[in-house]
Amino acid sequence: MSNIKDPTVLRLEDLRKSYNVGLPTELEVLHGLNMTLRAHDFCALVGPSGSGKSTLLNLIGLLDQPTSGELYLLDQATRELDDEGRTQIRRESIGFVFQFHHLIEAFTAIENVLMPLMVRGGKPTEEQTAWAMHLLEAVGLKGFERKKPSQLSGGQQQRVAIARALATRPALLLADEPTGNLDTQTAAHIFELLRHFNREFGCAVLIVTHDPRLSETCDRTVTLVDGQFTGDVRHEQAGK
Ligand SMILES: Nc1ncnc2c1ncn2[C@@H]1O[C@H](COP(=O)(O)OP(=O)(O)OP(=O)(O)O)[C@@H](O)[C@H]1O
Repeated sequence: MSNIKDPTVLRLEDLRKSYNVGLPTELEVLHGLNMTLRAHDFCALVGPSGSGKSTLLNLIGLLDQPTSGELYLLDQATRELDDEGRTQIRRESIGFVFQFHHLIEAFTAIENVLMPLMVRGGKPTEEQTAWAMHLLEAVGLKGFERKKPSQLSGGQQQRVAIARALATRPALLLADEPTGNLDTQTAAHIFELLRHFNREFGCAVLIVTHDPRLSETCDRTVTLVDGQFTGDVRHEQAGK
């Protein structure tokens, strides 16, 4: 059930995914998942290699479709939506951060951040530019707005990617190994930033990570093994 202060952002209901791999029967890799994520959740998704984490993230990000079950984003059922409907929800409500940030090299940092706001073309408005500047400042990159990605360190590039993911003020931020190629200190800093936005904007965060130290800094850890949830633990954080 949703409540006003901490609304439900995501709900999975008996979600299943099968792949056709040329066998007589399809290969089911997600076996009827149920889960709720609320606006203030800062949640790690962990599990062994091949357990289905990326498959699940792709379904939640509306990049792929479940075989059965239902996936609600902000109380909207998504399974019956057509491509256009899914794309619209994805653009308006979901931000993505990946291990490899896919910044556009021809664009400056601020142009990369503005990109999700510009998908329908046109010049950015003053308000959009001010918001992009604010986000870059919030991730500690004031003064770097005009730099190209290749002029930035790996950690700085990932911070641009986080600012870009937040540009549309998404209700849900999905991060797939966002710190996988960063050193421990930079990784911890990126996690702090994600948490900051989770608290400041009530943007639900779901992070796939293999790093147990990082998952323990999340408020909640959900474990996926062989396509089934085997754990859902809340951690008490010092200073919360
Ligand atoms: N397109 C596909 N076609 C067939 N099988 C697939 C496809 N994508 C994934 N799988 C299978 O689904 C299972 C789950 O894969 P998935 O990539 O979701 O796991 P993961 O937990 O993200 O792994 P890792 O931590 O190694 O990234 C694996 O057995 C994989 O081989």
